[in-house]
Amino acid sequence: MEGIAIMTSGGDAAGMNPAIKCAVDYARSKGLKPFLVYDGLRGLIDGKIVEAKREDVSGIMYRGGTVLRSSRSKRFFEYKYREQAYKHLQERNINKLIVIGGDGSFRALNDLYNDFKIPFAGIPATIDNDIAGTDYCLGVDTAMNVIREAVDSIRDTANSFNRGFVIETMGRHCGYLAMASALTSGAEICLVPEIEYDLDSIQERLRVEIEEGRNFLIAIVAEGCNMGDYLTRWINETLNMDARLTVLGHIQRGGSPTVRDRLMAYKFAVNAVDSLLDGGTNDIMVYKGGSFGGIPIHDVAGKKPKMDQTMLDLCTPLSR
Ligand SMILES: Nc1ncnc2c1ncn2[C@@H]1O[C@H](COP(=O)(O)OP(=O)(O)O)[C@@H](O)[C@H]1O
Ligand SMILES: O=P(O)(O)OC[C@H]1O[C@](O)(COP(=O)(O)O)[C@@H](O)[C@@H]1O
Repeated sequence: MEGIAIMTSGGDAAGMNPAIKCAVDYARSKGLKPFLVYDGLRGLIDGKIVEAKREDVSGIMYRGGTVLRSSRSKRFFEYKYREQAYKHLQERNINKLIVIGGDGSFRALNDLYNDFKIPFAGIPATIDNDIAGTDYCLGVDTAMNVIREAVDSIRDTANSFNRGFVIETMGRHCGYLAMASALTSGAEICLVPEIEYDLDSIQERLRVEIEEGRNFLIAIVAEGCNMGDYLTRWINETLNMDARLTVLGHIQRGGSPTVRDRLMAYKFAVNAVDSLLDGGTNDIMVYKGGSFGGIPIHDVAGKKPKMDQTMLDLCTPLSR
């Protein structure tokens, strides 16, 4: 029976476990023999690859992170280690791979494909939502709900205590989480790498509001702007409002996947298995304009994701 291996790689994200479970169950229903790679690329090199048993993937649907664990691996950049990974796959008659991860992981598997012609399908999973060609990456909805809950709680204190709160979200160089959270939590300020901000005009806008009685404010900043500390001091000194900074950090990556992430995981996983069965060699699964499909890795790797223009337009006034 032909083997297919499923692995997670790069930063963990909610929705990885449902994707693993669905990929295993669906691959088996299609006559493939599913294997699990533990510890991401590191495990692929070190041969931590075992045939999937039913109990390995039962009861994992509600869990955040990845039961297969993940890693970032410098060794995988070297041919000799990719060759080692290839040998482990060959020994087990595995000639298809599904990788659940981000742009870096897709490129890594594409290197393996170029070297040894092991076809793979990529499932986008990163809370950053920064993968080109897809409107959605697994983990985003769960992260946004974690942020929503945190901002709602912080707003209680801000409101009760006449304070300004700066909340820094993750996202590496991408402002998606910050923008979507600012819009859905009614923040007064939003700073992201994609929008040029103007502190003077923010000052003027909020000065009027403060004169009219505003006694608290919420600012959401993307980590990619590196503005958390500065903006907090700025609110203290320029707006004369006591201010605090909350860096949400890794709580955004964890938590039980939301219903949306579970459903999206199922759709991505089914598409990934089907893509490989249809002869796909190095395609990335995407969700675009409401439909699922696969696109060549060359349209994804190293490409800049396109931001939703409506979201940019709605957030621009919060940066001025
Ligand atoms: N340009 C690249 N070419 C080949 N392999 C890469 C490349 N970038 C990253 N990788 C491999 O993929 C791993 C995961 O990438 P990383 O960017 O950390 O996570 P993600 O998959 O979430 O983008 C890295 O540790 C590295 O081994
Ligand atoms: O966990 P680490 O290594 O500190 O990395 C933090 C980074 O990982 C992320 O949480 C997720 O990024 P990836 O999914 O691309 O790995 C970023 O938002 C953040 O900048």
